[in-house]
Amino acid sequence: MASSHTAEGSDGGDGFDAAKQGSLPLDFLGNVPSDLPAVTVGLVSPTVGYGLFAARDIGKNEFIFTEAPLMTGLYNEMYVADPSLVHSQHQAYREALAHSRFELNTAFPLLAARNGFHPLSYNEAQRVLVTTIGKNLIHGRLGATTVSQVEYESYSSRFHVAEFPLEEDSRRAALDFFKHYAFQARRRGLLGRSLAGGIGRSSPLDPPASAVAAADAVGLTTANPSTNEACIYLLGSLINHCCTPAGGGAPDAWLGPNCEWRIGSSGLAQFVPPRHICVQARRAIKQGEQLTWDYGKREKSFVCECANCRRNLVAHYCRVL
Ligand SMILES: C[S@@+](CC[C@H](N)C(=O)[O-])C[C@H]1O[C@@H](n2cnc3c(N)ncnc32)[C@H](O)[C@@H]1O
Repeated sequence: MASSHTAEGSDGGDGFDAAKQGSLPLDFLGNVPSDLPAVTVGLVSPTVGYGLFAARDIGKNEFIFTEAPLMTGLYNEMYVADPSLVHSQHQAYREALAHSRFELNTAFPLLAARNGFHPLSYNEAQRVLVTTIGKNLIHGRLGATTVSQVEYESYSSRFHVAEFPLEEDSRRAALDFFKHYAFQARRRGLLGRSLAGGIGRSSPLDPPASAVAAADAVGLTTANPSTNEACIYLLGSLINHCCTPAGGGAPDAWLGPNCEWRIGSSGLAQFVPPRHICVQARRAIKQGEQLTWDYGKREKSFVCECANCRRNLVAHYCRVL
């Protein structure tokens, strides 16, 4: 989703002062998540993979959770065109492996397989899904996972494990992964502040120095305005897409996306500094319902299985029969 979920930088135009790191806008505070677990990880289907589900009834406009990124790389569309430029995401991935191997390999089994990691056993994965996959939550809490052993094993065994991946294959896997799972934050001074003075990483959420050096080596950081930061979230990056129904309609009644990423008064997707992402309910969500949002216009590399597409498919067959 790096080509995709583009959010404004945290200091971008909604009246929210990025300098007050850790503070939250008033409309967030009015809807701050309750202490009850808000989300749970489940498996939607073998083709869709994981998704997030409401662990309890959630009110309209409620801020469901805010989460810090697991890893931050840099992203530029040029990476896709020229494989020799692809290093930054791989560096970010390698650093994240050093501190979050179990979470990474459980949440993102395809990436793990392409890097030669065999799936965790169900018991190991269950432990991660219950205890540590929510470790970057700032607000909101994780409920018990609904992933059963049968579901987990049929999903995780789908991926071919590369026995001896070459460095090049591993880099390509990291790029593909960032493309589909990352949220891009426009740099808007964030990088400028931490990198311009050559002081390297100013916060654990910055892209690691190795990722920046890799991008710098090919001229894609400070000099290039179309290079963005790309953040991966353990939970936020597991939310699936749902199409917005044609003609819109009242969000309360529709099958369309029930969430959006937003903060502040502008209604635009925004990051809460530093690079935290915040998910808000756009209508009341019932316990057990899957959380979804609209990925927007970006190229989708999957056959959509959202509620709207499934309904249209059924309607199509009903007309044909
Ligand atoms: C950001 S990830 C979401 C988490 C993903 N389900 C997983 O388990 O890794 C995006 C990927 O999820 C799948 N996906 C998301 N929404 C989907 C939808 N409506 N229909 C089918 N697949 C979907 C696609 O494979 C897509 O590339």
